[in-house]
Amino acid sequence: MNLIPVTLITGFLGSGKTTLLNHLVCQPELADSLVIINEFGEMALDHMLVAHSTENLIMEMSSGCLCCTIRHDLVKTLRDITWRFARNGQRQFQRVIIETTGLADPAPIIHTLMSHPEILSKYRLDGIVTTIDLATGMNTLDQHQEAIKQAAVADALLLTKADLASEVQRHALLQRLNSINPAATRWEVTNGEISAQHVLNLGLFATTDKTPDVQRWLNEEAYAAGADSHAHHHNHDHNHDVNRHDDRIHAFCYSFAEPISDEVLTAWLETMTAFVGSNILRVKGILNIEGNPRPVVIHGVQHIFHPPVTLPAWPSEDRHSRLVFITQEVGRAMIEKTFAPFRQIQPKPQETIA
Ligand SMILES: Nc1nc2c(ncn2[C@@H]2O[C@H](COP(=O)(O)OP(=O)(O)OP(=O)(O)O)[C@@H](O)[C@H]2O)c(=O)[nH]1
Repeated sequence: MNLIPVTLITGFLGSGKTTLLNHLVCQPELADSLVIINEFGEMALDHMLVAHSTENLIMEMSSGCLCCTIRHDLVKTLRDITWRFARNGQRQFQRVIIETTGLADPAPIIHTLMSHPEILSKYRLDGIVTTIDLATGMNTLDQHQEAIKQAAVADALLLTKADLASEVQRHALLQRLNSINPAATRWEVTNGEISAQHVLNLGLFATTDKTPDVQRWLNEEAYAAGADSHAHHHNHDHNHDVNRHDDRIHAFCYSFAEPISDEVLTAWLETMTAFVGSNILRVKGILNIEGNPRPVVIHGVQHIFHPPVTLPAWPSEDRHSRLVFITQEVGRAMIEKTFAPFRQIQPKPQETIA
């Protein structure tokens, strides 16, 4: 069954989401998208500012913020649009774009998209796109934890308003994003101008007829070899302000050689999520499961994991299990600790940490 791809566009207040959306929906690749705009407050205006080529494919949800009060509305909306936006029994759209409010914490929204049975039966999360204002982004990250989360969960980071930023501001923000989310692809965007193809098909199962591009999806090379980017940030950024909120953000790759059994995987994930689940912003991984010649991929946000999926083949000769983590306050050592009791019952406890 063809699941409808959903793209989540997030980014702090005024960072350029609506400007971006306006450019995106004019492009042929997105002409058949249904756009859901979540606005907050009395004056819901954004939906009037988006000039979609097919005007009736825009809807607003403005009775609250998607990440708090109206998560159930999101489920209901996604359930209902397939018949509300249908003509002669034919669905009028092929994909969905959701623009969140600037203050939204993206984690609960991603949760809902990844875990609600009614959503999973019809939709797949195709990617998370986050806009960050190059001129004011640094200050925003200092002040707002939501902005850090928005940057941390992104598959693609769109750096907006380059025309308003100095080279110093630009450089500092890029450095900072290295520590928050080293693996996301980055594009500089002025006045929302970006090709739709850069923000589409960002997920693992972008096209069902092709072998999934695990290398691109995991992008483990971006997580500095052997380092937790949190520590990296501390060691090398001498102008670093210790009070910044993202001192608590860690991005690292955890890797081990020995195959693990299905049971151990389940038990470990349960333990890990019970202890540190709410601090895991995002985890993705490819795993070597005992007795299975093919790799299994998992990904999750906080304590919700997608059901593991077996891929047709390993992407390379490397048979290590590799997991990339973006967490809040949880470093590699803590993740290792949650795994330690299970490793003792593994046949060959020899570890290599990437
Ligand atoms: N100079 C400049 N202005 C931009 C750029 N991108 C967006 N803007 C302006 O920034 C302002 C905010 O942009 P929006 O697209 O409304 O931002 P938003 O993220 O949707 O804002 P909220 O809905 O408040 O969260 C608008 O006045 C845009 O015209 C850019 O690249 N350069």
